[in-house]
Amino acid sequence: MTLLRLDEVTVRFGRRDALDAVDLEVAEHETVSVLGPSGSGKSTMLRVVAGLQRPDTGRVWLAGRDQGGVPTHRRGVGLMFQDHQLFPQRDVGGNVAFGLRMRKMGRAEADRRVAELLELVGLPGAQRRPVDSLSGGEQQRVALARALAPRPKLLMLDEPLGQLDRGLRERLVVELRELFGRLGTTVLAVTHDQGEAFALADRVVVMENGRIAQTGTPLEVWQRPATEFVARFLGFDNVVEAIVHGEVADTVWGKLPVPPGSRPGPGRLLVRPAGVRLTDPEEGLACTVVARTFRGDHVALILRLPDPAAPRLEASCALRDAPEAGARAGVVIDPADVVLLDPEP
Ligand SMILES: Nc1ncnc2c1ncn2[C@@H]1O[C@H](COP(=O)(O)OP(=O)(O)OP(=O)(O)O)[C@@H](O)[C@H]1O
Repeated sequence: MTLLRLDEVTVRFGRRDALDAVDLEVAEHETVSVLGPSGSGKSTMLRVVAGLQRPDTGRVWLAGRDQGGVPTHRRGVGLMFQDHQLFPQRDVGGNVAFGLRMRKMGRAEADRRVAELLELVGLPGAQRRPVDSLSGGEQQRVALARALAPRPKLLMLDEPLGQLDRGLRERLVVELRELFGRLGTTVLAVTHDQGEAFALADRVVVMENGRIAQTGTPLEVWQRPATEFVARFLGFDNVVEAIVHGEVADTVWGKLPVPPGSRPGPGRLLVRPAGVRLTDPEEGLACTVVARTFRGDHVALILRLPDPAAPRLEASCALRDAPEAGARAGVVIDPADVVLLDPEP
């Protein structure tokens, strides 16, 4: 069942469309991550759904009801923002109970709910701790418990882990995903960090200038970025001009295979770095390694081709196989990692 629906939602600031006729559906129990560069309209989307921003045109539906004119506190949405804005003068319990008091829940029931939520976010018994005695990660959990306490239909997170260091973020993302799965929460999360978005979501939405550039499962978007914008946003820079005929494309990197049924004629191709395989210098496309960057579980190589007009190629290589900078190598491209990109709208 669809819980949230945006129908051609447009928000204009002056002459700029922060959101431009956006359509989106989020199913019950689904976690959707909205991803995109700064200024692409992510926060505006959340604000419109929360009722903090009126759309100029279009409609927002929650659980089948048009939200036009419905104020924020009656929408049944939970919000957790980047600067998690805990009340410093209240203790942890007071913070988590905040939304419950607003809803006039009785003290005993509220206490029970607070205890249950603190348990859930991994801070059992922390009710009386002052919030300024908590670490960043603990404060984040309190903010999450506070947002979840009124059992919102939809939980919205805006850069929920933005301030935290990488290791903690990676751990919390796993915990959040597990928690949302267990609670069956429907989540719309905004982040500019693709790792976080992909790890958290059942589905990702990539925004570009107030429009949805692509939506799909993390795997679909990662394996098949729809456009050059999405590909580059995900950090894929092996993009090249191509002329497609049948199942091959002519490029300055040689003839590359494209999937059957590909649009013939001029276009642009992405070659995912994982599909750039190194072989003997005598085989495949001759190239020289110009740079080599250690990336933890692999090495990123930048390869130069003899043709000075040809864009450099990035290859992703296992640590033990990575040649030194200056080495000569041959390159073979795996058809499974070649993507014919849609023209930019
Ligand atoms: N209140 C406002 N008044 C004028 N312009 C605004 C306002 N809020 C947002 N904008 C503009 O709308 C566009 C989209 O902003 P938005 O905050 O939604 O982007 P974002 O993708 O969330 O960016 P970030 O990742 O930097 O938070 C931007 O160009 C922004 O400058």
